[in-house]
Amino acid sequence: MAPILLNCAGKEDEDYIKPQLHVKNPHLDSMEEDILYHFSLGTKTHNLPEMFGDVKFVCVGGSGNRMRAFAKFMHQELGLPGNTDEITDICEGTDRYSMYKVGPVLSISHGMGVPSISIMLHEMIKLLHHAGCHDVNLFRLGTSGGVGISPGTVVITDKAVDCFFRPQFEQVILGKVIIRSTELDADLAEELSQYASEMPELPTVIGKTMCTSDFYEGQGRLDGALCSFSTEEKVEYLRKAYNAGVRNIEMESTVFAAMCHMCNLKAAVVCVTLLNRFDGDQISTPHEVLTEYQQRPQNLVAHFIKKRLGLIV
Ligand SMILES: O=P(O)(O)O[C@H]1O[C@H](CO)[C@@H](O)[C@H]1O
Ligand SMILES: O=c1cc[nH]c(=O)[nH]1
Repeated sequence: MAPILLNCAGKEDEDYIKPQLHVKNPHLDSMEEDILYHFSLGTKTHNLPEMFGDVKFVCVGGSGNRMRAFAKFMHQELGLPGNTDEITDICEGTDRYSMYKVGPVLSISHGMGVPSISIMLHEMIKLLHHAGCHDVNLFRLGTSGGVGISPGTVVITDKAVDCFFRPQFEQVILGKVIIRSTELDADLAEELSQYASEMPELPTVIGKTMCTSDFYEGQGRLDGALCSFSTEEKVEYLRKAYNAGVRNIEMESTVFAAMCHMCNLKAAVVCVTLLNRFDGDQISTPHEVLTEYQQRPQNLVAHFIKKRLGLIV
């Protein structure tokens, strides 16, 4: 027998049988209007089902320019009609985030760090809910610092861990610390890894990704405005991280994994490494090389999307 799914108020609801996405907020049902303030969208001002109802893939990354480039790239990869110059920012009414839609792909920027991505995720998940989307896969396409691996390697995250290497995300709510699991979809990671093995130009590993709340001291860098530890202490911490299975460090994966997991969304984190942190802290790689590195997670996820859409076998 098919499982009976309940809506966010705990009631049985036919419409909830189809979508796997569950917002976990009983208050939403009684709101007359929902304003997605940071997207400059709303349930009364926009027809969200018409605008977004066909979305199947949501790709997010830190920078607006990267996510615009990804939207243009996907437009070409999917062979969609029209000129890529016509792809405009859906959130142009605000400069907080950028959002582009090409066919079933939504490409959104999230800024840097947990607070910035978490605001975006709240509004993006509600957007998918209001639009009645189902069977959606989410990807974070990011950059990161490598731990013991060569620059340019793509890391597919099997577990997002905090700076104590724990697979959890701590959220303070009403003065209490709430711990959420950072489980990611194992099948999605496995499928990505399978496709990566078909792309020899794409060095890829599966490993743990450590999420920190800071780029400098939080990631054990010696080159910030503040630093209270020695080179040896830095290396010891990175070695501990490596031994715990950490292969890269970035700043959003735990909350991304936790929120997607809570809302029953299948999600993956795919980040390229810009440097090997055992070799240094400064990102001195030439701009063109960095641009090519940033394209690597996009190539892998584009390949995944085309496979899923049956555009390649
Ligand atoms: O390249 P993005 O997606 O921004 O991700 C990484 O780069 C930023 C730091 O430079 C952090 O946001 C980190 O998570
Ligand atoms: O070292 C790095 C590089 C990119 N992003 C990070 O968070 N850390």
